[in-house]
Amino acid sequence: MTDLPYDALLLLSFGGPEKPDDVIPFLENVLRGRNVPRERMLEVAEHYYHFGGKSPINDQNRALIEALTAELKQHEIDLPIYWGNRNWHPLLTDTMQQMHAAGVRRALVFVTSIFSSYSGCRQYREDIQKAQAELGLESITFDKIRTFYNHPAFIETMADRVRDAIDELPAEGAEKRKVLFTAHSIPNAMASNCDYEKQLEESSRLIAEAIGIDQWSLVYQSRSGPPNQPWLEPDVCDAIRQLADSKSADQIVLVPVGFVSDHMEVIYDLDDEAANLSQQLGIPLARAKTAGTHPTFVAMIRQLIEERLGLTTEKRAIGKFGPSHDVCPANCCRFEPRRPATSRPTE
Ligand SMILES: C=CC1=C(C)c2cc3[nH]c(cc4nc(cc5[nH]c(cc1n2)c(C)c5CCC(=O)O)C(CCC(=O)O)=C4C)c(C)c3C=C
Ligand SMILES: [Fe+2]
Ligand SMILES: [Fe+2]
Repeated sequence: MTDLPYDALLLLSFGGPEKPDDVIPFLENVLRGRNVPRERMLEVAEHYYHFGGKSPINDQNRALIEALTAELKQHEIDLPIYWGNRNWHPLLTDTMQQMHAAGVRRALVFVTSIFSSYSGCRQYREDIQKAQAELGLESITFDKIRTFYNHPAFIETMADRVRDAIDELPAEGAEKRKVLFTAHSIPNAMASNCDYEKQLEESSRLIAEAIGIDQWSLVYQSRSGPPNQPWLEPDVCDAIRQLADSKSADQIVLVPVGFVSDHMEVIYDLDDEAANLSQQLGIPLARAKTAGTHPTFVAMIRQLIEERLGLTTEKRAIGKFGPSHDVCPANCCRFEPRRPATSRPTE
């Protein structure tokens, strides 16, 4: 295919350690300039050591690229895929240099964050601008693909994942089954400047509607801030305790709607901590998989690419809000934390 408005796709992700020696430098990259106590960083480091110091996220991104390469080929879309991360190798700056060397002029960017927040939207755009400035590559165009929290193929993917999780649970207790949709907690001060909660509520509602359930709620996980700083609540473990105390659930389904793949925050915080708690409390629990490489999800990414290539005029979205913007407005996902008078920025 010729004359496409873009000549490459960049998969932009978070990154994760590949071996034990990577863990602390990786976490220092994640938390640079953020108001997170050192003890919390060391606690999270233990989660990674527990799994041999290797995060599953890099292999999951490799699998997604493989699946998407096949999907694009099948649809005769000739777009090479590059992969760069914010916090660990392959780092965005190195990938950008490769793209430059290969003659890339206009790249589409698929970010592995579903919901709009500073960390999941604006910070990735800043990462691109910083890398471009550092390398003197401002002449290359990088255009981020729109947010897809209400894309019907994302909702269908997650509904399928939830059905599979429900199938793991016994029939007994199904009348009092509670579905908890979970997402990364963020500081309230960050949440107040973006549509993170609104989009999460809408995705959860649409997934629940697709599978015909009404006993669900949205909870948060993986909080990292100091205790005196308000972050989004309720925490998933507090929600499970509350369900046990009030005897209002005979079984629980956890749905990590906020994450694209089953990375460390999912396999530790949910499959280890939350699952152990639920077992102690005597409530059967199943955890739905994330979208990962579900064929419907991979097809959705291809459809989002087709939109931006001008191969379709259809912009699919369901629910109360239309398709998200292609180009973020100036104020999109701003986060300017209050700064202590005498020190460098925190949070
Ligand atoms: C101020 C906000 C955040 C802090 C502090 C924070 C710390 C932190 N996060 C991870 C690991 C991951 N975070 C991921 C995504 C993510 N993180 C935040 C916010 C903070 N994280 C947001 C809003 C998001 C977006 C949601 C999402 O994209 O999933 C991810 C997943 C990234 C992906 O590409 O899938 C990971 C992994 C650590 C280890 C950490 C510090 C202790
Ligand atoms: Fe995070
Ligand atoms: Fe945004």
